[in-house]
Amino acid sequence: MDTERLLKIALEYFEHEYAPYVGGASLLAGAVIWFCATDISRVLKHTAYRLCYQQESGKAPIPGPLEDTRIIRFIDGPRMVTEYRQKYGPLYRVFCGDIPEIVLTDPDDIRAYYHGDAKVHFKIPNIGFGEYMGRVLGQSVGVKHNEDWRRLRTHIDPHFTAQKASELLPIMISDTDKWIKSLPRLSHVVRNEKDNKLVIKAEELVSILPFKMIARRVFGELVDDKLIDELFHLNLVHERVINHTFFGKFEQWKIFRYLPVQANRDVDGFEREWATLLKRTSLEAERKGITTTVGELYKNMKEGHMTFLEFAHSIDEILFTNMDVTTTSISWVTAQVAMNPSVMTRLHKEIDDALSDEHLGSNRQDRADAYIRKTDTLLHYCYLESGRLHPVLFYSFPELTAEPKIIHGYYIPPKTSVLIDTYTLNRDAPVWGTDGRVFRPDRFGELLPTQYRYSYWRFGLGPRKCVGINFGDKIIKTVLMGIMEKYSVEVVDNYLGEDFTKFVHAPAGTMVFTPRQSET
Ligand code: HEM
Repeated sequence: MDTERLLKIALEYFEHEYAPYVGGASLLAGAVIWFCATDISRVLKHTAYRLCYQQESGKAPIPGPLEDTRIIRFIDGPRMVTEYRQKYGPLYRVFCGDIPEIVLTDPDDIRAYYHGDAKVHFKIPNIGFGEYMGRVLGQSVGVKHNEDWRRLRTHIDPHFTAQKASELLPIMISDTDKWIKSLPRLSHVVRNEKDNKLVIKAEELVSILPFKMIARRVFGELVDDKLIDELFHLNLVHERVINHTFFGKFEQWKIFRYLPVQANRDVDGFEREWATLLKRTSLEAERKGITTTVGELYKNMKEGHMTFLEFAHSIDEILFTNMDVTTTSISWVTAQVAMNPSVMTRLHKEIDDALSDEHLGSNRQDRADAYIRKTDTLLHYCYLESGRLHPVLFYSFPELTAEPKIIHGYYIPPKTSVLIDTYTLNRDAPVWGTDGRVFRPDRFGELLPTQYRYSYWRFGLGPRKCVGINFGDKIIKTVLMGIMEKYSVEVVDNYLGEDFTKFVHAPAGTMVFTPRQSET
């Protein structure tokens, strides 16, 4: 009998005897590998955790759910935070993948958490979101800590000061005016021919406008329609990349990068094009003798103050990643003012008065400029109140304690990952009173910032705050003023839901813009 025939018989025998078990065996092996990779590690960490994190008195472990909150913290936030808070109390433990994290909801606990060591809190590599996040933003300023973080902020901060934001304000106002004029013609806006009413989905209200404003800061005089188109095209790829980063199940593992899948093609393609664009614009700025943020940071990079990846990831974070944050903030505040007609009526009047107030300036542009800068206006309070009720994340991104702490009676060892449940804090902290869940902007006229320092999370708490803090408020107030100057807004059926398709949640509903009397 030749070998070939022997092999055939052997295979037939194997197939006959064992085939029924092969599928089952592979399934079993798969399940074991999966279990080993995820659940066993989680159970072990949970056990270790229970042994280490004892309550000072009574030795009870910090309670918390076993489910993985890595993805649900973005898509199921309101259910998650409400249920956990009710079940486990004001301080509890969750998992991000297999990383245990402590969640704080109480202002006193948050004060204790920042006390003493806030300046040296650490960040977990890739803020706990694994390898894919590392490839996209792993070297950005927001993911660094201690000396590296301070070094990057030293170079980046001077480009985003209050002074720089004020300098850009006139352009923000004229960009907004142009956008308002173009609204009836935009592809996502439906215009009713008869009465000029515009129908717009809340989640789609603005897209390119804030993007353009930040691009102006980053690329300065290099900004033209061509560059904006190019950046906007890149942003479409970036949106997919960010979705994989936060919502991808397998993208967190190292091995994923070797798979021939779209998520990898997206991140590699983005990285290549982004690097090319950054180099090209930096060199163009240098050649033309134009001072731009991108050109200056590129110089810092060449002088050895940062690596190319730190430079590229940080500008990505500033321009692309924070775009959704800013656009959803604009959608929320517009929708919330629309849901509260009495607030809108007062806001209309305040805007009309300000724009005709000669004390604020000799022309509309100067008056608008002065009005937007004021922080004791209903406009400002609406911006604060909307951010209070809808902070961009349900859980803040984690920071690790540097020193051992006792918080809420629990011993928290150094390097514990800690989150803030922003949703609960911003609504239920005692300082907000019994109407903490209601949109009432005037509360900010009654309270001093020191009174809500640890009860309001918007641009981050502690020393580590958003780089764009001076820009975010001006962009939001400028666009809200622009809309309310020209339109009255309603939300169809008074229905305002939440759209969880992005890592920051946007309002879901349909808004109707009616031109105000003077505009008809
Ligand atoms: C309304 C708009 C915005 C909101 C609500 C917002 C909110 C935040 C929050 C909560 C953080 C995290 C702070 C932390 O780690 O605890 C952050 C970080 C950051 N934001 Fe913003 N942001 C906004 C707009 C912007 C804009 C327009 C820019 C660009 C100039 C920007 C750039 C950054 C950067 C670079 C970081 C990382 C800072 C660091 O960790 O050192 N943000 N932002």
